[in-house]
Amino acid sequence: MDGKAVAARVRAEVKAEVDRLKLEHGLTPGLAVVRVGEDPASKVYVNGKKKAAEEVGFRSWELHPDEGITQAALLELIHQLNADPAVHGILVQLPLPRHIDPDVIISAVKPEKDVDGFHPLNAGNLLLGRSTTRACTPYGVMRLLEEIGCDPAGKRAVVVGRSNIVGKPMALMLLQKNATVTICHSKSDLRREVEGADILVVAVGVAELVKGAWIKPGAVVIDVGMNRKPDGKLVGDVEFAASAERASFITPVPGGVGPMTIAMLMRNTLDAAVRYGLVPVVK
Ligand SMILES: Nc1nc(=O)c2c([nH]1)NC[C@@H]1CN(c3ccc(C(=O)N[C@@H](CCC(=O)O)C(=O)O)cc3)C=[N+]21
Repeated sequence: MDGKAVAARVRAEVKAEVDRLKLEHGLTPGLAVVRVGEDPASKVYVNGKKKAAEEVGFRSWELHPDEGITQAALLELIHQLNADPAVHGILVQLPLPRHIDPDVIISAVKPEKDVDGFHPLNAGNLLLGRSTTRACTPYGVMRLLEEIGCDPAGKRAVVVGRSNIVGKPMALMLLQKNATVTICHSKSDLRREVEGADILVVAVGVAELVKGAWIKPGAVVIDVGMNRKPDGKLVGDVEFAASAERASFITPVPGGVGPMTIAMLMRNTLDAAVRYGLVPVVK
């Protein structure tokens, strides 16, 4: 499954809508990315987001306070972005330095501008099955499933990993599409659960944790993992070659879910601009 190609298509769709928004409404969506300190991986990801934002025609800002910024000062920065009418989307790149509580920061972002879908209000709305801003990575996975014509209804979907940013929202989105969903974690009998999966999503962060021999023949395998090997090579959470022999579809790392995450961030920012940026003029 070529995540890069699908991501390019999503960005092209967003760009077409941005062009129309500018022409018909004079509105340019704006995305502010906050990157605290000098984490090298964060720098790579944020650059990818900035590049995509430019490509689709957004205004974008990168704010990078240094590692030592206090939680109070970071909150103040977020309040400023919340109040800025040119900013429709705010993303605070994780992880944050240890002296800052990410829950406090995520909760401070105005839910309407939370294009990560991490704010408790947006996460709660997903739980309740209401329309909401969806976390970019699982949202991108749902788009990939659509692209290959995979309808989760009635299928056994197994999600490995229960993080708030991938595993839990992933399970909820699959449930909403009527899959029978199992969530696995460190106490699960992983092989047994994986062997039953028609749709398998793995988001743990352990290189090649899931073995090719466990994959059900014909399964759709989505690998959210990104692990840097000592030799510098990037590998997923799934043994790729051996799994590819059994799966009907499988996402590579890199070039699978990663580019989709960024593309769905563009989608979420556009949607935020349309919903809250197009303020009708009351006469
Ligand atoms: N508030 C917040 N929102 C995020 O969405 C967020 C975050 N914090 N913190 C870190 C993770 C990670 N993440 C990635 C996005 C794209 C790729 C990506 O495009 N990866 C390329 C490879 C890039 C490389 O070569 O290193 C690929 O898979 O093909 C990877 C990882 C977003 N995250």
